[in-house]
Parts: sequence; structure tokens; C-alpha cells
Amino acid sequence: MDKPSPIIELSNIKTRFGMQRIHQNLNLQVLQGERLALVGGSGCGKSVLLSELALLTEPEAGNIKLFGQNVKKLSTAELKLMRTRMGMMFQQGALFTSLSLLENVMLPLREHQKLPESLLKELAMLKIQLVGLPTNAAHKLPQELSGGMLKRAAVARALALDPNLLLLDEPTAGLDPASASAFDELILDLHAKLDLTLILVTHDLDSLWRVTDQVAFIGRKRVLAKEPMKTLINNQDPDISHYFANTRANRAMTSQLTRGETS
Ligand SMILES: Nc1ncnc2c1ncn2[C@@H]1O[C@H](COP(=O)(O)OP(=O)(O)OP(=O)(O)O)[C@@H](O)[C@H]1O
Repeated sequence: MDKPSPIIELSNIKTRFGMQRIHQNLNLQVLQGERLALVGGSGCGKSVLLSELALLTEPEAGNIKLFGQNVKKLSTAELKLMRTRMGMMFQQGALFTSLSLLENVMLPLREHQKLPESLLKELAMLKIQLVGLPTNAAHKLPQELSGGMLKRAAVARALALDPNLLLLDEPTAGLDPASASAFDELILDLHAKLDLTLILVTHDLDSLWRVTDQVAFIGRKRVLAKEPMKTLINNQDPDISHYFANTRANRAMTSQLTRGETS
């Protein structure tokens, strides 16, 4: 089998807000099909990096290559097309509260695909079912859904345009352990069914063990390591070992050992 090609190549990314330097010469490569988490201490710039990858914000300097193309060289129309190849799930779901779940999922379809209304509805319903939501949830408003359902709804919207790359910002934050675990299984299932590359920002150690095959650790304003959880946990870099040296990490490792490894 051919070696997977890089879907993301970040080189020498520099980001700052005013005097605050966030990334300094950050490099990262993500291969097609990977299930990668971005981890690191609070405020190290994980969400900012995710929004740069989603082309929502621009770094101060450096190169971003997505799907083999340098984004700086793309026209406005090409950038718009590239955005449709990425689905982003925001931390708070970011659904429009005045629209039903169905209408929320139809929004990106309506914007990008000139299709009859009935077909748009049908496509949106398929996405709602794909994320394991009951069809009767489609006509509910976001505030009528539970936390776990809201997360699934946000994923349904992120998948509306059949993206190749799915970006998830703290997908299990705020969920109870059973819902978080069910959400991890959903992500794994979608990855397998839809041939996706996944990038998730998470502090959830159970998700790190269960969902990812690679973890990029951000510290000292750059990527200090990119490796599977089982080697990262033993990485001797002081920032990495400090991050994992707590009881929650040990608890997750124990639970991983008892659940068996994913791959
Ligand atoms: N639009 C902005 N303007 C100014 N500062 C910002 C902006 N967005 C983020 N920051 C700052 O950049 C830093 C990195 O933020 P980011 O949200 O990426 O951190 P994070 O690693 O995701 O943290 P956490 O794990 O706590 O969510 C923080 O200090 C944050 O306050």
C-alpha cells in the first residue's frame, strides 16, 4: 500500500497577539487518515492553531499547506472551496439558537450547493442519522437538546459538506463520562466510515488513549513531540512529563490497559 500523503504541513508558524507570542517556528505534519490530538498546557495555543488550520485566522508568519496546496497562493474562490473540505466543530457547538437542528445542518449545504430544498433536507437528515441522533430531534431547537445531543448536532453540521478533514475543539468537554465515551466511539466510527483525517484539541485523557493514533504536544511555543500516546507518556521532555505526571493520566492509562488498546 502507498504511504499516506501529508494532508497538513505547517512550517515555521509564528503567531502573536500584541506582545504575547503564542507560536514560534512551529512545525507539524499530519498524514491522511491520522487521528491526531493537539495537547499541551492551558494557553499554549491549541485552539488558536486549530483556527489557523481551519483558515479562520492567519498566523503572523510561516507556511500552511493543506491538501498539498500552499494556502497563501490560493485565490479567494480556491480558499472558499478548500474550506468546504474541512468541517469544524467548535467548543460550544456554535449552533444558531433560533434555528432547528435540521436548519442548522442545512445551512452549509444551502450556502455551497445549489440543490432543490427537498434534496437539501434529505442530505441534512442523513447527516443527523449518521451521528446517531433520532430523526425526531431534527425539528428541535438547540436549547431543547441535551449536552451530548448538542455535540452530535455540531458534528452533523461539520459533516454537512462531506469534508476530508474534521477539526474538533474539546469535543468531550462538559459531558458526563458515559456520554464522553459514547462520543469517542462515534468519532472513531465516523473516521472509519468516512475516510476522515481527524484533528482534535482535548484535555480528556480517556479520549487521547481511545481515539488518537498520534498526539502532537505543544509546549515552549512549538510542537515538542508527535508520537502515539503510549510513547508520549514516557517522553522525557520536562514539559511533557510534567503534563502527564498526575493521577488523572495514570487513571486513564490504567483504564486503557483494562479496556485494551485500539490499534
Ligand atoms: N483573539 C485573541 N486575541 C488575543 N489573545 C488571544 C486571542 N485568542 C487567543 N488568545 C490568547 O492566546 C493564548 C492561546 O489561546 P488558546 O485558546 O489557543 O489556548 P489553548 O491551548 O487552547 O488553551 P486551553 O487548553 O486553556 O483551552 C491564550 O493566552 C489566549 O488568551
